[in-house]
Amino acid sequence: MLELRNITKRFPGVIANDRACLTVGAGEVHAILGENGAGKSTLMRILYGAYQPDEGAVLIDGEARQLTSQRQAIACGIGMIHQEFMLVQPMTVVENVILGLDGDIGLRLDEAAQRISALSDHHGLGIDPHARVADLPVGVQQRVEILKLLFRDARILVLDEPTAILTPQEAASLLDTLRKLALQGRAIIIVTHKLNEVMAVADRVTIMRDGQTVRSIDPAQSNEGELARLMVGRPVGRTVVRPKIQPGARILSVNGLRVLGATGGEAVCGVDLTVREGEIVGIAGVEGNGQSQLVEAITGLRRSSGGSVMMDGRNVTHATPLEHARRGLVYVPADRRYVGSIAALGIDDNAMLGRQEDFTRGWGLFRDRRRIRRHAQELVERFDVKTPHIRFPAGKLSGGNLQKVIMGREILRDPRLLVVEQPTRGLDIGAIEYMWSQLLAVRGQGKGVLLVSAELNEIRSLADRILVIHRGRFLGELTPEDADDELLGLMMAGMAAKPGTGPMPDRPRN
Ligand SMILES: Nc1ncnc2c1ncn2[C@@H]1O[C@H](COP(=O)(O)OP(=O)(O)OP(=O)(O)O)[C@@H](O)[C@H]1O
Repeated sequence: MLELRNITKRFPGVIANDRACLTVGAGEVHAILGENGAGKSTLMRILYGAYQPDEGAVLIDGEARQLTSQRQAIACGIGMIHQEFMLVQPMTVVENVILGLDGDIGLRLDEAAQRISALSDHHGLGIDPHARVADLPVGVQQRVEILKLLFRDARILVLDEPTAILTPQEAASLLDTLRKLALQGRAIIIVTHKLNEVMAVADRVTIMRDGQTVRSIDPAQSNEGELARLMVGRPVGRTVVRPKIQPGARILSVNGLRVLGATGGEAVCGVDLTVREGEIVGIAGVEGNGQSQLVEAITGLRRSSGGSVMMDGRNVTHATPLEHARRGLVYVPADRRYVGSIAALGIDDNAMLGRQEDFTRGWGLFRDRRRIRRHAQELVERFDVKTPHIRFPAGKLSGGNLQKVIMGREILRDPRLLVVEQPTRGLDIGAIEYMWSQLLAVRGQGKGVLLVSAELNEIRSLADRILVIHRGRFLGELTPEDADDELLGLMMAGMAAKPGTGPMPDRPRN
């Protein structure tokens, strides 16, 4: 159904794709695996018409096609689901699905709604065409994205890290849906860093390294260890040892914190938490349950509407981010592109963001270029950032490499309290292993870490205590030993509370 033949794509100083080849048949789920910066996103962008290759060809049903826009890719039956959904939240499902379509279908909402219902029933997606997208859990929103593509008769579906923000139950159900879509004769391509998913769902996996497609194999003939080795070039495991540490003094204590959301309702409904020296406290939850507002209020980026935040015994409820930074609180936001970095600036300038005064000379009047360069160089080397040079614009780094820059920047600041959201999202397994060891090293130095993550394996491996957040409330505190995937997943979906922690919350709508 699809063939990418000897695709080469160059950017100044980088060969992102180097004679890459990929063949995907009807009925096949094909996984693309590769280290950060290996060229996966670039290859997929070529497939859906966002980039044109310098050399090589895209063949669909054996015919060479020029894909010069996303619209053209869709017309050829290729649909893409990005990690960040492209849905308009206040609009209904049907409005979202028909948005951007040519012709007068947009005027015939009822007809579109009927077709959506029929498609949803046929594929077991369970979607109400009249539901408002903002009211749907993320797992269902993702199914709306799939439905949008099915509505446009997509035969080749490309999904970028599709399970990154799903609960284990939602992830399992998505993989099941993908299998079914393939069985109906579609071709499904998933770009993923999760080897267990590759093993569970893929018929074939293509491994990319340095822009080249180095191997295409049947995962059933392989195992996770071999895939990791093929991808990273050395054996890796995602296990780390969390040595026992007696926690010390209380660094952070949050009492009854309340934060308003964008629509005026409460995003955080009076939560308590503490982080002590030598402790990693994990907040597990599906994105959009108040965790971002909570950490933004703790770090001074958002005003709280009630409650208090104390750091090292001082009331810092209304401190500014700069005041927090001076007390040693640093923050890594989930949104690395728009909040965590400045796209047009080089890695060197991004590496000193927030502490520019430390990199000056001549009574603070001039920037100390040599120190800036040395610092960026250390960051790039220590965190293995793949880049042609340190002045390379952050916005042009691959997702995983940008994540390394931001995490590295904050860890090198030697924080007293590190607040991190989704620290390893988009990182390959080699980089995850390293980042986890760095977070444990921060803990080992007697610092505190507040870790917000949707990755259960990450939370369980790193956290000394786990709080599960749902709709702005903590549903209970677990130890990593208590927290199995099943219980955590149900709690994250709001369908279970830790026994003995009070009433069950409302069941989500879907
Ligand atoms: N617009 C661009 N300009 C310059 N270089 C780019 C551009 N887009 C990507 N690159 C470079 O191409 C290489 C491959 O990047 P790509 O995003 O395809 O990697 P990836 O495998 O998707 O990585 P990740 O797993 O980190 O998302 C990287 O070195 C990246 O810096």
